[in-house]
Amino acid sequence: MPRPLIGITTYVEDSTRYGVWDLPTSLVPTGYYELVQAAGGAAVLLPPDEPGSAAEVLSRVDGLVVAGGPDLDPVHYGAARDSRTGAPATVRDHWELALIAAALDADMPLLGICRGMQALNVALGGTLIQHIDGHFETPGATSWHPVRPVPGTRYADLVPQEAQVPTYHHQAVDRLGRGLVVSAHAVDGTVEAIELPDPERWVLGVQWHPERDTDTRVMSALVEAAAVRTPVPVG
Ligand SMILES: NCCCC(=O)O
Repeated sequence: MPRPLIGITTYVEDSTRYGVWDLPTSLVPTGYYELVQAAGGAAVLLPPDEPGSAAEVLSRVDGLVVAGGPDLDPVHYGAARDSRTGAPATVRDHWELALIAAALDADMPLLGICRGMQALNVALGGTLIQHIDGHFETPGATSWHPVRPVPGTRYADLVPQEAQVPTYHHQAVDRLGRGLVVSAHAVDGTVEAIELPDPERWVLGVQWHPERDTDTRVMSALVEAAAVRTPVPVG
């Protein structure tokens, strides 16, 4: 049996230095695809494309990971821009919101990571808190803090006990999107995981960065769901 193919959205950078070059790039930290592979999947990157092609692109994969990255433009959740919100990443916003909508339409297993969790919430009509303190300490350095699972959720089934997670974010879920429930909190009450409670649909978002950890439980569950999924025709 071929391994389930997991599509991972990418960062988009105007300027990346590698070798003798300094060029625009679409990239992910290696931890993303290494975690997919450690969980038994094969990984493919999904750089920005025409939003209208999201369903067609997703028809080639078995599961979707929406990666971390910059702040979503508050226009997507009907808010005025806070001075602490980062510059818009318009191309990524449109592509990833389209991918999430297409994945939900197709009942495709979906894991949102950090920005990806926030995008999942916004795609379903939710809103974000545009700035919180305490979830990163030093620019460029991952922090760790505990998260507490909400009993009865998919996440709690996977990780029943409080766990230390790698974190780096300054925004958070505020009003939940349609159908979502909270499946983990930080000690300060920040929403740390969200999911659709439908047992037939594997849709989970985590505010932390599992690709910077050795714990494969969440990604393994995504890959397992992708392995048993019956594709829904797109179009
Ligand atoms: N808002 C983008 C994801 C990371 C953060 O909240 O800082």
